[in-house]
Amino acid sequence: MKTHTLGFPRIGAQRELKFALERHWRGESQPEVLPQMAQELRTRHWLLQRHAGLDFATTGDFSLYDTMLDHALMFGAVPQRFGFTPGRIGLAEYFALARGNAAQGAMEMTKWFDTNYHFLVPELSPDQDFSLHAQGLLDAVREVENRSFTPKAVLIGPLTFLWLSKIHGVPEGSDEAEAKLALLPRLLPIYQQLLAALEARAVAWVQIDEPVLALDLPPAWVDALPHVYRTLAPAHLRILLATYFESIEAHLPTLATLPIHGLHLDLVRAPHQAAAALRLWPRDKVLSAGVIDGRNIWRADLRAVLVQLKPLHARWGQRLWLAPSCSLLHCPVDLAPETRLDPQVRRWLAFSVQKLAELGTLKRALQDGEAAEETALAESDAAQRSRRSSPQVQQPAVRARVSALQAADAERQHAYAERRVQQRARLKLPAFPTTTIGSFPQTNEIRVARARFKRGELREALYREQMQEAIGQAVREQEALGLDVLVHGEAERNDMVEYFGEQLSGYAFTDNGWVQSYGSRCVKPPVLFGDVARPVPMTVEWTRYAQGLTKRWMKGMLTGPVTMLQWSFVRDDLPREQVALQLALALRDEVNDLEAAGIAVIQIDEPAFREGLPLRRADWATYLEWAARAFRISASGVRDDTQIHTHMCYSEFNDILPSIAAMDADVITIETSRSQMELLRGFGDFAYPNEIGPGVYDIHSPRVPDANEMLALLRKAREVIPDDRLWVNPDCGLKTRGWEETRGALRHMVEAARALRTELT
Ligand SMILES: Nc1nc2c(c(=O)[nH]1)N[C@@H](CNc1ccc(C(=O)N[C@@H](CCC(=O)N[C@@H](CCC(=O)N[C@@H](CCC(=O)O)C(=O)O)C(=O)O)C(=O)O)cc1)CN2
Ligand code: MET
Ligand SMILES: [Zn+2]
Repeated sequence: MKTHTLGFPRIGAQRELKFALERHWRGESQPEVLPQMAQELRTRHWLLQRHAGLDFATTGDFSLYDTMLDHALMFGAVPQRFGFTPGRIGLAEYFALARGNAAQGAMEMTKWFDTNYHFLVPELSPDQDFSLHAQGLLDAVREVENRSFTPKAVLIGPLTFLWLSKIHGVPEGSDEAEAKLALLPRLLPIYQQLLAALEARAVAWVQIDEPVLALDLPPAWVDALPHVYRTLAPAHLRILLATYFESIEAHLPTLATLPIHGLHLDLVRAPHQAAAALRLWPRDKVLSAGVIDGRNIWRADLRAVLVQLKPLHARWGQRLWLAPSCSLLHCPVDLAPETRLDPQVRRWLAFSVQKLAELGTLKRALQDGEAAEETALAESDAAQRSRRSSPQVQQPAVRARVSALQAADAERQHAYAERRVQQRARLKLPAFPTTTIGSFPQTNEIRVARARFKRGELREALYREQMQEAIGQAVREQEALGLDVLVHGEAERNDMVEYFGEQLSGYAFTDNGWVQSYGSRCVKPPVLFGDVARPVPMTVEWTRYAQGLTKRWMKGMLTGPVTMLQWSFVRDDLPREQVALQLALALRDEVNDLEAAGIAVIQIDEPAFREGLPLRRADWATYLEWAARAFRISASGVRDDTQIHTHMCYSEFNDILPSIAAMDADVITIETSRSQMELLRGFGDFAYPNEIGPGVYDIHSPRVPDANEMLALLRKAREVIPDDRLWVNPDCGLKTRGWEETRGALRHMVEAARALRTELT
């Protein structure tokens, strides 16, 4: 029996990679420092795997920015617009692709399945040439072998690589997916060469990831599956096909006939696959059972996992492998330094390092009998018991409140058409009102103040004064710019989700539980472990203070229930819908308190609404129904004349438009500028019934667009959105920008709105 991991987080327990990258980008380190740090991290992570008794050192899961980008480069698929030569990509070219340079915007980024990790989207063309440039991977294999570890190389599979790529220059009217699949005959020989090269290095096992098998693939892609793996079948090297995030049961009969030597299944997300595997997966091949949750931070219930594993062990014996459900990329590195966590909660958790140890316990218990691992199993039992019986986890009052929810709680008092009359009478906004999405630049001063306050080096009164100063500055800037609906700027927030998590009961937070979001950027998802309640108001004081500084309307700013859920590590002992309802009620109290404090406009952000969508279409309707309801519950406690906004970014909205409409926000602001308002397509023709603020400029770039550019976008928006329902705003919050570019861009935005007003008759 073997244990292994599909991948290990690469950012480093102390975010060493992040800091090394950012120093490199600022030109503050010698060129050799970053590669040295990378090598050190790889070695450290292999050592962790060895110390945990794993049988392989997973190789090829590390990246300086993103592994999809690395694969594109390994296959010679360098986006042509950069003018780089395949195979001649140094660090400068590599980061130009990932982050853009003076001449070219960065490669597009998008979410990896339903995770908060973003990958870079390969840009292919219908006549794409591929060529192999695998030195990086082969060097990593050598690094592993030099340390006498056994490498298991990991690759993104050809179907997944092509499916997640974009293809440019496909003739109008022809199918993009088809055009991508048509590249397979060009790509497969490259994979063959790569496998041959690994074989020549005496690599015994290659893990090929095909998570697309968890999606609803078009028939042509499903049909391609046997062909791909029959073509690849290497002579000596063994292939472990890795699937995760959902069931791939439907493909099992096909997979069983292919010349692959092992199959990895995600038995956390889709445990019922085990029964199908017992029927359909040959016993003379390897079954890798993904039984430790790679997407969450809970300590496993080892006794229950053993029950799950026994029939698999009986069938596959030594050919049963144990692994996390998916790569540990989505988990923080190590729980050990989290000494400030409530000791009880801490005992319920396992980060990547602890998850590797769990694999060892499971293996020994299966091989040598449970008695041999009694101490570890008893510890696991005790942790489960303590979690089940903790009064922090079960709050009867919260449960009762959710059970008592009525249909009316998810409905505003009147329909939008009526609310709108009252809101207009109260708010008296001009046509095409201008606003921003919430955050203003997080200056170094603000970050340092927050960090010092957190470390106890800055007294609360002084901290509050500094934040009030930041709010004051934001208000003065906005008044000078002539914006119509103001925001306080979110200076007091580290991250929108972490900030609210810290103030809700049922949540715990870590000091170092960082997870890579993209490149050097990380998030620290708070841990939602128990029933959620709001002990005291969270934003009212800051918002009231901000409103007191201006005669214009100050927009209250909250994170919605679905995004709170999606961007937290969520308990696995209660259905997500129930957790969302608890969050919704906590937020509803906050919304009501803001209204009572005189706040007339309240935004409830839901940027992760689309990301929460299940991978399989059959599961969409259920999710969308409860997600929209949770949002409405948070928003519906207010009077008709209080205006509710919501905001979404990074999303393809058009396929879920009816559900977005069902959220019934009075105003939605969305990210549209990079697609040149293309995303507005579906919102037109009254398909979206309420008010809309399509983003008129890209906030991810320091570039300041001129007023005419924004005016042109607004005119495009007017073609689909009636004049009396159109708002003017940027794509998203401005926290990652500097003040100078922010000022410049917003000045042009206000100019554009004013110009548009003169076009009204
Ligand atoms: N949760 C979440 N998910 C999301 C997004 C989001 O905003 N939130 N947006 C998208 C992803 N985009 C992102 C954009 C920016 C960052 C980002 O800037 N992250 C920061 C960390 C953010 C943070 O919480 N920072 C804290 C802590 C900063 C910090 O590490 N401070 C140092 C000390 C600093 C000092 O002493 O000066 C420390 O504690 O060690 C703060 O600002 O308060 C980073 O990686 O650098 C992350 C994701 C999708 N998913
Ligand atoms: N209110 C938030 C902000 O402006 C919304 C961000 S959506 C990722 O930063
Ligand atoms: Zn946003």
